[in-house]
Amino acid sequence: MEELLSCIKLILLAFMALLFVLKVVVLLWWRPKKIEVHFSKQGIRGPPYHFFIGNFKELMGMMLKASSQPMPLSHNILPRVLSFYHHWKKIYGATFLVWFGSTVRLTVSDPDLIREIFTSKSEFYEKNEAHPLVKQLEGDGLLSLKGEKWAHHRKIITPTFHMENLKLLIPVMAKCVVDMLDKWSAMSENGEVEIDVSEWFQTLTEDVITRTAFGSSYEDGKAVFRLQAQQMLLAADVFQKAFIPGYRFFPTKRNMNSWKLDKEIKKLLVKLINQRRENCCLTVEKGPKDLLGLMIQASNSCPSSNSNITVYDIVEECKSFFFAGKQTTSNLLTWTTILLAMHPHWQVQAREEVLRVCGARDIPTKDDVVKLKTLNMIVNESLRLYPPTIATIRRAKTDVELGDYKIPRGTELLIPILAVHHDQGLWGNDVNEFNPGRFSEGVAHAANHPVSFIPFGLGVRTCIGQNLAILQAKLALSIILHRFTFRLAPAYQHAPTVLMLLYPQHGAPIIFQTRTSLRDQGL
Ligand code: HEM
Repeated sequence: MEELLSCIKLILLAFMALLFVLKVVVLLWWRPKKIEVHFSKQGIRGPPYHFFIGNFKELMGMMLKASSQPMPLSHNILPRVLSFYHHWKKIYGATFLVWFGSTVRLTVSDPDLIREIFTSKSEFYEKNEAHPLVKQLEGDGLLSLKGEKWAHHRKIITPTFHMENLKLLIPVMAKCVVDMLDKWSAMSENGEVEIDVSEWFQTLTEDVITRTAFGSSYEDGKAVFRLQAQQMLLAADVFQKAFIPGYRFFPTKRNMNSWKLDKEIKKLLVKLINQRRENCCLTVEKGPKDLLGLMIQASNSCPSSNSNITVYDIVEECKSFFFAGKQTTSNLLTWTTILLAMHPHWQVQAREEVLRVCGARDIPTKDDVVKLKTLNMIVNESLRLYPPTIATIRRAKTDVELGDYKIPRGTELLIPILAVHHDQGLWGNDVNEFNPGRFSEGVAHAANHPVSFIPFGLGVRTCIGQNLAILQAKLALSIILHRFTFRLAPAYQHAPTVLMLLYPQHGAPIIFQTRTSLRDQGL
């Protein structure tokens, strides 16, 4: 009897093992091959799928090779930054299949198809599941939420980003910029100083995001974001290494540190929320609306409803804001400063405009900022050539038709924002030149197609923070232009590269000369 039982057990085990192997073969071999056939019948091809790793090896090889090579002072950055796209587009055309492991992605850079995905047929697509490490960082907030919960959060948070509310932040934003520039002036010798702007701008944008998110609880908010910055460093470290599924659950030193940080962040935020709840019962809050205040208000106003906002929701939204708002804006500031240093002619024009609009004021008012049209064009051209977010992804929720293509449910669509912005067919022969003048008639008329400029995405899930980013960039740049002239430092190496966002691989050393010192020298 016992022998019979152990024999049955063995057969069961063998059967389960067989099932497992079958499942693996179906998922990692049969299904990808079926998808390849489905698309090739529609004329869409791509580099062949390899078991389990997909095109990961070739893709990483190309990216690493490109980022290890120097490049000239040119804005033709697509071959370096999105080398795999540039390479395979030449072989397979702009719409091709690429395999990230066993996940298939279809590249879509045709503006008509992009419009379908984000606006006219957006109900058929959803955000894809981010890489687990990215997910850990971006939190369970607006960036990744879906459906009703996303709509509810977006509605609550939106008033923070209304222009009228943001304008109330101008005095504190300007103070942060002035404090930073005072430090630069103090560091200067004979009115000249070399600054790696990429580092300084990060501190600046962190300050502004902290105020937008936490308002009156600024000091405590700062501590929360410090911890989140440490978490980002840990995740960025792993991001550069090979991805092992489930690795984040292993009790490695890195993971344990990350869990500890997570705990501390939650503890701090819960304390902050409780303090704020007590305060708002005692006093009427003044000043601009902030993320924390609005979310606490929403959680107080409907405590029994299903759409109630919990402490967990607030914690996750704070993460989302920090992740989405800080480095994107500092990268925009960094690239725009580099561009103005590379193109002194535009720097002069921008400064003349600032002096004309602001007169004797060295800090623009909210009305001045609106009038800075040349600076606006410069910021747009910077976002076109060096978009901080170089790509975004959507997943088909059902089988869907995209143009003439039949897209099966679950297919991911990769929209290479950088490639759209560098498409000669859309932007003309001077596509790789810095020419802010192309935006003189507004964004809609800058290219051959209105959906050619998408640095903040498109449709309902467009960036909620774009007004803040542009306002902050224009304010900081106008104060810098008022005080300094600047040029690239000899140490500057032009090396745009991507690690989640587009950033200068070897930093951004710039030499700033105070305008007062130039006047003293009679220049
Ligand atoms: C130059 C600066 C910025 C750039 C280039 C940028 C870019 C983007 C892009 C491309 C998207 C859409 C992603 C997609 O459709 O998959 C997005 C969404 C988002 N951004 Fe920004 N962003 C910037 C600044 C900010 C700031 C300052 C904040 C907040 C303080 C912010 C918060 C968000 C959030 C929360 C979302 C998700 C919105 C939603 O899905 O409802 N961003 N951003």
